[in-house]
Order: sequence, then C-alpha cells, then structure tokens
Amino acid sequence: MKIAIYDTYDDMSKAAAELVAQQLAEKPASVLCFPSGDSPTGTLNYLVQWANEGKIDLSQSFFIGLDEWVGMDENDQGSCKYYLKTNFFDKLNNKLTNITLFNAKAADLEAECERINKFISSKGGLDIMMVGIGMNGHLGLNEPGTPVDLYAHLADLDPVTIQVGQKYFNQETKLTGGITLGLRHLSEAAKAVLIASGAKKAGIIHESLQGTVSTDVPASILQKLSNAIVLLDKDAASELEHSS
Ligand SMILES: N[C@@H]1[C@@H](O)[C@H](O)[C@@H](COP(=O)(O)O)O[C@@H]1O
Repeated sequence: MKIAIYDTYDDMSKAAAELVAQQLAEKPASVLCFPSGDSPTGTLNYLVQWANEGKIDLSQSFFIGLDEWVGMDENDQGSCKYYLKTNFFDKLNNKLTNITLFNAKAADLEAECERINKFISSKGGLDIMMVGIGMNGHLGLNEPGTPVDLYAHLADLDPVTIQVGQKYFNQETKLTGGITLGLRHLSEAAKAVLIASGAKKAGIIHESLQGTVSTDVPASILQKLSNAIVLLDKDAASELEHSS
C-alpha cells in the first residue's frame, strides 16, 4: 500500500485524475470503476475537463459502477447511477458507450451480481478500481464483517451506512440494502485507489491504514494490498502517525 498526502481536496482530486489519465495513455481500453458519494466529484470534474479539451480519450474504455442502493435507479436523485450520470457521463461532450452499472431494481439481484462479475472477468479484470471510504470503513458497500474473498454481492446495510447514506436522500426514503463490487475485485484490480478527504474521515482513515487488519474495518484490507494507492488530503491524514 502506498499513501500520498495532498494539501487540499483539489490537489488530491487532480492526482487521482492523473492516475486515470496515465492509465488511459498506457491502455486506452482500460476497465475503470468509479465510486459515487462526495469524494470523487473533484476527480470526475478533472476527467470531464480533460476529456472535453481533448487531452484524454475515454472513448475506448469500459466504465463500471462500484455500487448501488437496492431498489434505486437514475430517477432517484440519491442513487449512485444518478450521481455518475450527472457528475460524469452527461457532462462529457463525446458520450460514452461502454457503461456497465448495477441494475439495483433487477428481479433477480443475485443474477445481477453474476452479470457484473462475468462482464469484469470477460474484460480481464479492473485496471483501476477507485473507492471512497464510509465512516465505518466500508469500501463500496462492503460493510463491516464482509469476507474479503467476495466478488459482487448483496449487502445488508450497517446502521452507520443507513444513517450517513440518508444525506443523499430525503427523509422519507428508506435504504434497504446494497449491491456492490467485492473486496476480491479490489485485491485483483491492477490498481486499487482510495480517495478520502476532510477531517471527518481522519479517525476512520487512521483506524483503516494503521489499525488492526480485520473485516470489522473493511478498508483495513488495503494495508495488505501491494496494488493499493491511497490519496488523502491533509485533513483526512491528520490522525496518521508520521504523516507530514
Ligand atoms: N456507497 C457509498 C460509497 O461508494 C462511498 O464511497 C462512501 C463514501 O461516501 P462520501 O464520499 O460521500 O463520504 O459511502 C457511500 O455509502
């Protein structure tokens, strides 16, 4: 695991976007996974800007969604699909064709997990799997207690995830479950990239990156991964020992 610390959220976002740009330069038909949430907005803004300026070419790449709230689609403004559509796909001048997102309204959600698993393996695996971190250390919707050897799977939501996740929805919306890529995807990706910013993430970043490696804190798996690159702003890194 490598850790890089940046002064600001913008610097961190630019560095994450540069990793993607470098990947695209090396392999135009890369398989890329992006999270939703607040963390990746800056990174996606850079990618949109560079693509629209013609500095990067996204046209041959494959885009995979990290996770989704069960029962939600792009009509739900808090959904991961809505986020990726409005913050990324819709902003690109040249529209992408290779987008594969979870259908969290599928009648058979287990089959939906298999569909995504097969798609990723048919492409030879993920080149970059980018994730944010939840306040309970979840990655995607790999909740505390999730085995590390799972590919895409359904998730029972942790109480912390339900409470924090409500920020994306109105109060009447009930979050009932998740569908997510697994930690095995993360360990098998060519690059597993975690982005985290802000002082509120400092505690869980410290626990994840310098605490005991345990399924109780899903992000602690990153400590064991030689493919892991952690990009933090200095606020999120503020509780790390020996951080500068
Ligand atoms: N399911 C999403 C994750 O994909 C996201 O990475 C994480 C952090 O969100 P944020 O970036 O808003 O802090 O929590 C959410 O629950």
